[in-house]
Amino acid sequence: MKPGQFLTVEGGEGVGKSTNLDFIAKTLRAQGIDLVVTREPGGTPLAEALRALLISDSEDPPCPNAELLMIFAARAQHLSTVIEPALKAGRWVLCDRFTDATFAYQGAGRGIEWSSIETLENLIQGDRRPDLTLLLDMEPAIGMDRAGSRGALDRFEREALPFFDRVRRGYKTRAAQAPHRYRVIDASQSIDAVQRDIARVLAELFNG
Ligand SMILES: Nc1ncnc2c1ncn2[C@@H]1O[C@H](COP(=O)(O)OP(=O)(O)OP(=O)(O)O)[C@@H](O)[C@H]1O
Ligand SMILES: Cc1cn([C@H]2C[C@H](O)[C@@H](COP(=O)(O)O)O2)c(=O)[nH]c1=O
Repeated sequence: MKPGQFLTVEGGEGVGKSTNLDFIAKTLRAQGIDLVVTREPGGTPLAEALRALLISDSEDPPCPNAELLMIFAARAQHLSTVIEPALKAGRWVLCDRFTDATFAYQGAGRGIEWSSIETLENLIQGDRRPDLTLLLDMEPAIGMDRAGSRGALDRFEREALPFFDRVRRGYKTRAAQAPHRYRVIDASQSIDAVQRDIARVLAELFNG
């Protein structure tokens, strides 16, 4: 098995990232892989504090550029204290969202130029990019229903449907630009069918 692989799971709200992250982690660990499971924004105390500010309601919500910089501040800390040390030690990292989410949400969703996001990506990450990204893709309205049935909505989840249509298009554009790295899964299927598709992708990884 290759050492130090960096896997990310992406998609809009309520597409099943948390549900399937558990499944992926169990599948990888069953292969004897030493795995760190983490998330963005978050994954360290400082980054989790930034996450809380990002997703909660406020009288002074971050403007799009402040939001972008807070996300990259959290990412810088997460990379330097969690992700890079784990990968350098040969461990695998499975991350719930990473920079593709920034292109989708802050780029396609909020309207920030992708070239500005690329500048920050290069500054904060150097050459670090995920080795494999699973995109759970689904009509945003279904995801919003699923997210809504879970309880109170956060600051992002309360955006209107056109925002999530743009986010979905942003993700699909990213996937089309990097087909070697992305695997797109139809997240509108039953959990069993979604996990069968994910297991097929992971098998490629084990055999490849
Ligand atoms: N394939 C599926 N079919 C039906 N329901 C599902 C499916 N996958 C997940 N769910 C349910 O949808 C809800 C949202 O799933 P989950 O929390 O895993 O999504 P998420 O992508 O992590 O959401 P968010 O990004 O908003 O935190 C949960 O109640 C989960 O049980
Ligand atoms: C990494 C990242 C995340 N976001 C947004 C997207 C979500 O609404 C929240 C995180 O909550 P979830 O439990 O993972 O759904 O943060 C973003 O806008 N940009 C990003 O780069």
